Amino acid sequence: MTTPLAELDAVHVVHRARTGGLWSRDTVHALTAATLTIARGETVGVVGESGCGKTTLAHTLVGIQRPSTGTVTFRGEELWTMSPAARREAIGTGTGMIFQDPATALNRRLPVRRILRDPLDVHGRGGPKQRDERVKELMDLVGLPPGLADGLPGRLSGGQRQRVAIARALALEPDLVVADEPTSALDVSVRAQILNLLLDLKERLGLALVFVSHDIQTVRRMSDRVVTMYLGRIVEESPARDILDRARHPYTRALFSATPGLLDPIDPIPLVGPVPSATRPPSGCPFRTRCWKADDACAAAMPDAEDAGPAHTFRCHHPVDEGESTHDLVAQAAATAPAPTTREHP
Ligand SMILES: Nc1ncnc2c1ncn2[C@@H]1O[C@H](COP(=O)(O)OP(=O)(O)OP(=O)(O)O)[C@@H](O)[C@H]1O
Repeated sequence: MTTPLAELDAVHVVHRARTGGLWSRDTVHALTAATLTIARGETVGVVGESGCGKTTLAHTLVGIQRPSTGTVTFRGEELWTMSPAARREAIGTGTGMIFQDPATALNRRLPVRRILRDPLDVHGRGGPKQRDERVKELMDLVGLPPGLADGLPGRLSGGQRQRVAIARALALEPDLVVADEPTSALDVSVRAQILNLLLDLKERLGLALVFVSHDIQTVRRMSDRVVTMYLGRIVEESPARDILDRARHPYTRALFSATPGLLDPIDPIPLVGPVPSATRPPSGCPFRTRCWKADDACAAAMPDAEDAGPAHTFRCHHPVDEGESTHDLVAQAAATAPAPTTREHP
């Protein structure tokens, strides 16, 4: 078996957060028992409701977030047992991060040329001439005209700024790029261009891409594999092509049923009540408080991961049957949902 490019093994991330009074602190379970591998060259989409831990997962993969427990491995080496200098080198040269808002992610006082040279300077890549050449190459790679090299980010359009951010992420030829909501701060008119650019670069450079987004249609279109998260847990991993009608976790099916334009269900699968707080996740399966299939077994223990075919695993005591239609699930959930006034959609 080939070594995965990146790997999380039983990773927990908890934060201590202020919850009310000056001295009152609570534990936030941002990521719980996350186990995931990323292969070279694949695109993995991460979906789930706001606050479910998508960004924490992404940041943990690229070493921005240190796990509270569990291991993070990159190119076969464990990140958090390396020396800080070795880790900086591994992360700095092996991974690239693209953030949501290029307006805040780029240093506004530096011209594009300096922004793109910075990683080359920090990691001592080539001599001055080679670094200048690389800056030109990078601008060309992301479709920025050379004339913008001396421009400040504030003078660029949102789309051009995100191209600069992408070029910076690629400066040291990483193997893994993580894009966290890379288009949500951009005008709708340029979103498709940036997504197509990312896909094109991924193909040309053989990158692995982890793509975090609320835009489920886009995740499905861009990804080879989709990871569904709920309240800090990975509840399903599925090939993107199967996600609509062959996902086995009730939450994945509910999430996708609530996305306009993907399926044509009568209605989204109705879920009861709000997402519980990450400071007090329910016992057992975290989705059980909203799931129409939940019973005592779901409260007793988090299910183990079960295989459902190639690249497909889920964690559920009462999975959706293979081939069960979303229409059937809508009817099932509607029949068991107790109080119509409190129904919410994911
Ligand atoms: N530094 C922090 N201190 C305290 N709590 C945090 C911190 N960072 C994240 N959290 C909490 O951890 C949980 C997961 O957050 P995260 O940002 O990873 O979720 P997300 O799925 O990316 O959310 P969104 O889609 O809204 O960006 C949330 O409950 C969030 O409030």
